[in-house]
Amino acid sequence: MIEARGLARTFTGGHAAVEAVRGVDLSVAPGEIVGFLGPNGAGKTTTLRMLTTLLAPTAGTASVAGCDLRTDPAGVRRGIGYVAQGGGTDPGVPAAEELDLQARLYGVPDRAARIAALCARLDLEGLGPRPAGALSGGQRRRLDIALGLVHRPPLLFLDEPTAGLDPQSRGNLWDHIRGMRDRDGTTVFLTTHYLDEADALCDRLLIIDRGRIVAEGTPAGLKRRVAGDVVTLELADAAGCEPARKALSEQPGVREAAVTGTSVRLTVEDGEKALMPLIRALDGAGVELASLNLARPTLDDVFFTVTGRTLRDAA
Ligand SMILES: Nc1ncnc2c1ncn2[C@@H]1O[C@H](COP(=O)(O)OP(=O)(O)OP(=O)(O)O)[C@@H](O)[C@H]1O
Repeated sequence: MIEARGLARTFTGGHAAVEAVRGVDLSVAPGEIVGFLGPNGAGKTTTLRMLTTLLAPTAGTASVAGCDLRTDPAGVRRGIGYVAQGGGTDPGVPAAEELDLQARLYGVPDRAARIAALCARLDLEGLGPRPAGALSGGQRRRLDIALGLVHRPPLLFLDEPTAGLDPQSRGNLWDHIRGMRDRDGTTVFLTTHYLDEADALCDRLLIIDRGRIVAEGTPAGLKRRVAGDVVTLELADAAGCEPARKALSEQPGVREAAVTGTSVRLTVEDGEKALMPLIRALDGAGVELASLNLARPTLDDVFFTVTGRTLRDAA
């Protein structure tokens, strides 16, 4: 659905050129919900604006919804829906009018039926007469999404879809986004800087930092592959730390072992599988264990592993 190679954009015009996106390769398959995750200023919106034909790349090529970005931008626009950060509705215009105008713009043949179906899907029924400015934050986002979907695009781009929404409205919007994929097979490419959103909603993630993709995979796969599980063993006596570190670091699946105070912190491939052999190894080395903790990594740990910063520090 999306194939991009070496996509780049440098902004000139200020006193210094800004390399906002520095050669991004990405592939998105039909029916996927792909999250583009990164701190503020990482290059998410710039990439999205290039993929949606709103901004010309300074380098690279891309095929989006089956059309070439450079040679057939009109074809790309027909095949995609785009919901900008904060949406694009006029606060004074009734929701029904916005939807009707959008449907006319795209020449949708069965306008009334299409709008009714979308309103039913996105829980907007009965809200048509209300101006967008009189809708709740969640309702306005759902209206933005309905506007993006009026012409039945197979691919929908969402820029920070849940920014500024309360937790309940965010969860509700996630359900709607999943529903569009599950019922209609809509492919969704969204940007976010929320770790929980990336984790809960997306099938696959691309993590971008300073204009470059630094990691990609499923949320679970990334956490396992990039960060590993963390096992912390608290020892009864600091004297046991060094023999423990040596014995434990020789165990299969142990990637790193570090000592702080009376504890040994291990990064392991599969924490649950590793626990029993680790305890046996400690026993074998004659070291007494006081307590033990297994922690699954977060996407923030993944970001830290690949960039040396946390997402929050980087934002
Ligand atoms: N029109 C522009 N002119 C100059 N620099 C720009 C322009 N648009 C974006 N930039 C810069 O390019 C970089 C990437 O910006 P971009 O908006 O793509 O980041 P982002 O990851 O979407 O951030 P956010 O999460 O804050 O929306 C930033 O340093 C930004 O200041």
